[in-house]
Amino acid sequence: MKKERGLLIVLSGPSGVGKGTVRKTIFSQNDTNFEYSISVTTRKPREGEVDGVDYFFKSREEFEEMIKHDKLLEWAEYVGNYYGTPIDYVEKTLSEGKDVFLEIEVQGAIQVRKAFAEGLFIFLMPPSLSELKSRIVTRGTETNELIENRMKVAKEEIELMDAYDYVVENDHVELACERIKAIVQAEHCRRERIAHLYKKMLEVE
Ligand SMILES: Nc1nc2c(ncn2[C@@H]2O[C@H](COP(=O)(O)OP(=O)(O)O)[C@@H](O)[C@H]2O)c(=O)[nH]1
Ligand SMILES: Nc1ncnc2c1ncn2[C@@H]1O[C@H](COP(=O)(O)OP(=O)(O)O)[C@@H](O)[C@H]1O
Repeated sequence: MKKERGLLIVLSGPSGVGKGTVRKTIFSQNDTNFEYSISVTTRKPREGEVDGVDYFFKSREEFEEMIKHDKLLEWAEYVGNYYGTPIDYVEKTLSEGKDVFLEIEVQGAIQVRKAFAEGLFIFLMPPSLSELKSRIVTRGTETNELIENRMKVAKEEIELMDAYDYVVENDHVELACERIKAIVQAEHCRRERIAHLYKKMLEVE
């Protein structure tokens, strides 16, 4: 029998909202079957990051070759570095009936929406703009000038949240993770119900 395709779950949102933190927490909880799609990037590895675990670290030339040969489902240039999602892994894993989890910035999510309209798109929302700013400041990865720029971009990105299926507030990490897991579960039930009704309808004909 043909296996049902898995669900493509896309978590996105403005820089500093907590996408990476929420994603890492979900995967550390070990109570989902999501497969994390490891991205390709041209950014240098940070201390403790491992090639093939955190990212596939590539040169700009290698990344541009991947773009040229249609190896990426989406890609974006973010703060001077390329980031992208390898398409083969996503396709293969979905066709094995497994759910694939992407954690990507907003431009990439827009591209995935075009290619995978059937995906589940979740926008992670900060409790407020002042809290977003304080998270970016606390993270300590940006200069003052970049923080103001980030905030401007964040406001524009937040306006795009209507294009997502769900908006999840990241007030507390654990709560945000629970909300995301509940949304995925509900989406599976919805799809199973539709498939069941469809099958039943064909049997009656
Ligand atoms: N479009 C796109 N964005 C990605 C991808 N992988 C990671 N990102 C995003 O790139 C941004 C920078 O990631 P990173 O350099 O790890 O720094 P972070 O800001 O500490 O998470 C984050 O918003 C990630 O969600 C990808 O494959 N495609
Ligand atoms: N719910 C939360 N409450 C308070 N701080 C948070 C929360 N979620 C994330 N953070 C903090 O906010 C900062 C940005 O989080 P990060 O995961 O790097 O964001 P993103 O991946 O969206 O750029 C980090 O210092 C992180 O510890």
